[in-house]
Amino acid sequence: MPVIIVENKEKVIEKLSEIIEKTAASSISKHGKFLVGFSGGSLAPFLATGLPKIKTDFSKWTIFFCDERLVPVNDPDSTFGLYKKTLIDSGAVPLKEDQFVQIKQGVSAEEAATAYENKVKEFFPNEKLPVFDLLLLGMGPDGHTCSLFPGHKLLNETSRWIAPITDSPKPPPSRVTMTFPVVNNADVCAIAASGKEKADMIKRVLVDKENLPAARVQPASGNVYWIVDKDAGLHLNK
Ligand SMILES: O=C1O[C@H](COP(=O)(O)O)[C@@H](O)[C@H](O)[C@H]1O
Repeated sequence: MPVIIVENKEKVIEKLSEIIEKTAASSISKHGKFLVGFSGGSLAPFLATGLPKIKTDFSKWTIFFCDERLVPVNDPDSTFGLYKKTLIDSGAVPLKEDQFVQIKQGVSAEEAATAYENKVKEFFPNEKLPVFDLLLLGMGPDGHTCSLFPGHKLLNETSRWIAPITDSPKPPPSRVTMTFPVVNNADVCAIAASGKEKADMIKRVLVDKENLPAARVQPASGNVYWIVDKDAGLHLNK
């Protein structure tokens, strides 16, 4: 599992952008499209800074959400809302709203998850599991990734691609999330983390190998890249 330690947050963004550029190019040359999953949280500003600098054919991109909070798009907690503002409305990259596979809002978490799963299935007809080209993941200070939280029963979900959650320990409580079978069927996963508040958890995941959600990101036949800055990687051997 490649762990890339760089000087600071700016270099995390550069490295992450390089991986995105390379993976997009190989996916587009392999099957003419790039099917990528975005997370929210600290990843959103990384992408707002990094994506405008990469060389790619954005018209070939379809963007999914690794997880999404069930709040209106104009709510500051909406992950799509963040990307809409920083990438689309700002004109930072030539991406259009309909290139984002959006999550239905104003319905129950169950209904939103089912509707989202059905949309994902349209891109992967007849597949037992989807194979995303790249999933861009984050890791919360408690070791969660997507909306898969430590100790939560969703960690053991094996039949659904997308699951609802109504008791997220991190607000807002209602969300939808990709499940581990989907995450671990991706071609490439990348987890970017910056800042000393992540250092202890990075150690627990990468050194102590505790069975935390972020440690379970292990694509069966793909790669997972960890990109961390010196502060987040404080306890890693250089
Ligand atoms: O709630 C969430 O948190 C994780 C981690 O966020 P971060 O700000 O600590 O990087 C994020 O990956 C996920 O998409 C989001 O819904």
